[in-house]
Amino acid sequence: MNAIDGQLLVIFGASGDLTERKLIPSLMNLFQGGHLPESFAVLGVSRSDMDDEAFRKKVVLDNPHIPETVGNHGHRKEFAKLLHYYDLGSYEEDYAGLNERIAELDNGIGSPGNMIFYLSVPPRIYETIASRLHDQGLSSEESGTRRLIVEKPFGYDLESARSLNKGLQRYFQESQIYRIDHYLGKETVQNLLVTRFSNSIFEPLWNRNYIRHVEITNAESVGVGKRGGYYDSAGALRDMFQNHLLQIISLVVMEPPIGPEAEAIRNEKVKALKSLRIMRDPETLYAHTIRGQYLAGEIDGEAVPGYREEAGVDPDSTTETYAALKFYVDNWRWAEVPFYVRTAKRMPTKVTEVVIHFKSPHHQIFRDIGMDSKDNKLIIRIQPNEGILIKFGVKVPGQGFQVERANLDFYYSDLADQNIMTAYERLLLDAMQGDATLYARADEVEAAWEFVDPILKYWSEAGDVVTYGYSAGVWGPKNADDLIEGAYGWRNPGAHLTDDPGFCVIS
Ligand SMILES: NC(=O)C1=CN([C@@H]2O[C@H](COP(=O)(O)OP(=O)(O)OC[C@H]3O[C@@H](n4cnc5c(N)ncnc54)[C@H](OP(=O)(O)O)[C@@H]3O)[C@@H](O)[C@H]2O)C=CC1
Ligand SMILES: O=C1O[C@H](COP(=O)(O)O)[C@@H](O)[C@H](O)[C@H]1O
Repeated sequence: MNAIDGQLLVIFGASGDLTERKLIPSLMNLFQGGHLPESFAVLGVSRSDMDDEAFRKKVVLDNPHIPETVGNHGHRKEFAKLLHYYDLGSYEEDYAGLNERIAELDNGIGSPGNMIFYLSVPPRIYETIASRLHDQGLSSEESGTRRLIVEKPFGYDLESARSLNKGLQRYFQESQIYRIDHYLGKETVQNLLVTRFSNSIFEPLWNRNYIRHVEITNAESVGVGKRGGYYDSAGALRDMFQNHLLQIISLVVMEPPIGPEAEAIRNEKVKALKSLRIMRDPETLYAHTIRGQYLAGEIDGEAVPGYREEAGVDPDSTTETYAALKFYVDNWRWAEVPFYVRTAKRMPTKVTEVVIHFKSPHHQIFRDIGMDSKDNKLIIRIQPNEGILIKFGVKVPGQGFQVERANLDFYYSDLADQNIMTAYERLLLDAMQGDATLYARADEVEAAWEFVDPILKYWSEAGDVVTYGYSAGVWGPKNADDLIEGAYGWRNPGAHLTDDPGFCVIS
């Protein structure tokens, strides 16, 4: 890895959950691994009344999200010294005072000038902060690099995403804007590119001639936790599908880029997103989209509350915590191959995987003796137990031709160097290096919203896609089983939903 130039990282929303749970622990890990630049400082900014010491205590020394195993006390104290805090009266005020503090810190670090502004605040103040930074000359790259990292959600719908893009681009160049999607920082998501484009055995089969359907599952066993207020106005489609899942889908669908550069990859991803068949007619929207909401239930033997009982959630809410879609990709490679994608909270377990289901052999030579071939599957496990599994048929030893399914597998944990960086570590490091490959470009985000927008509109306006209740701890509403036609069904990762006693219509 190239040495990274000195950096000042300014985090807006420093008193918040994301800073404490993800950003600072990731920086601590990078520090521990010797990955941070030699000249480095963090300035936390928010409206909470804290000084440097209180901030260091909150996010490093007393932070329960930094595992005991990371750094001894001395190490933590050393890292904490890199952190500073600025108490902003309001995000709307002019930033002259903040600018002075930034200049002071920037001069104090070895190679001054390079700054990253991380917006870890509610989205409605992204543009205000960008404009105030611009007013202070802090978006100008005359004396160093200036990058703006923007958290999700990026917009609430297509219109607001477009308007946010325009708003930010008024103050920062597109090349300075880094829209974070932490799934892109996951090693296994990036591995989709390598699996497809650095092997000659997969790509020739990666098309409609050999693939029957593609199935993607993103399941979480957690509920909405402390984010009920945000989630209730978002729902699963906005929270997970519009960003993380469409990013995964674009990597599965895309054509080979001409090289590994950010723009080459992003160009292909945009083309892929634009080739998704947008669902517009009510019949398709009705038949190909399913919404669910978790009810009280049990996960790992523990009773958990229903969604409507969570803090910050409207007790009559019909917001979906489960979404399943069927759709097509209108291009040469994927014509008429169905894609089935589901995402949900309060499932029996946490798992994200892509399953490529191959077609049966054209001619079944063992059928006459009552033995169908087993269909091949390629399973890309994004988390947990990251790895790749190929399912193929083998002959059962003995007389005749009995076929059994066998596995060829690879787990990341088998690699000698298992130290996989977390998504936020990887993304923070990339931003410091000016590598935007794993960040979403403006047109990518808009293309994703173009696909999602008509579904959200139909759900909110037509009223005939009801929200089904499913008990926490089952695999979603049972009618989702019928989305995948024929005998296939969802790849069954465990106990199934057919017997869910809670299944009901919520709205
Ligand atoms: N937490 C998470 O797991 C994830 C968060 N995100 C995104 O990251 C960003 C930060 O999230 P998170 O840390 O959870 O949010 P928090 O609600 O914890 O708030 C973050 C910061 O924003 C400031 N803030 C909160 N409410 C307001 C308000 N009404 N007006 C102005 N400032 C406010 C607070 O600072 P103060 O009031 O002290 O100024 C706080 O430091 C959001 O955009 C969120 O969508 C994305 C993915 C996951
Ligand atoms: O962005 C989000 O992602 C998390 C899931 O992330 P993972 O890395 O644990 O898979 C999700 O819980 C949250 O609702 C969503 O906002």
